[in-house]
Amino acid sequence: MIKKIITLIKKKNTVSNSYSIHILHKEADFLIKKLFEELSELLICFNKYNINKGCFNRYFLIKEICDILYHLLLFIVYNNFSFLEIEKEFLRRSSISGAEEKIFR
Ligand SMILES: N=c1c2ncn([C@@H]3O[C@H](COP(=O)(O)OP(=O)(O)OP(=O)(O)O)[C@@H](O)[C@H]3O)c2ncn1[C@@H]1O[C@H](COP(=O)(O)O)[C@@H](O)[C@H]1O
Repeated sequence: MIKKIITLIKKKNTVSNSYSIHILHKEADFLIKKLFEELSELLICFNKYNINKGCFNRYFLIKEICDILYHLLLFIVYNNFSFLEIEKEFLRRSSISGAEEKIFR
């Protein structure tokens, strides 16, 4: 699905009524600021629907998570990375534990 959304975003052009195009035409650092904004929304949502407060609503959180992932995908497209490059890095990491990988950073 992630690969599919990247392809969908890449196919969009200026004539389409596209939110992705609208965002991709902003300043270079706009997407990073947008990601901070989306992360803050997740934090607010998490605090509001915190399981300990007894009103945990998984769906609200899922929607916030999707907003973050979507804007991260826009960042990937904006910077001309391919899905394959990201996948390759994850594949490399999958062969070693995170703790082990941390030593080599
Ligand atoms: N998955 C998404 C997706 N998730 C979130 N969003 C957009 O991101 C917005 C969420 O951001 P905010 O919470 O900041 O909402 P906002 O305050 O209205 O946004 P701003 O005006 O502040 O930028 C939503 O209102 C959607 O417009 C998405 N827009 C598009 N996609 C995917 O991208 C494809 C292409 O979409 P378009 O580029 O719009 O054609 C779609 O078919 C979907 O698959």
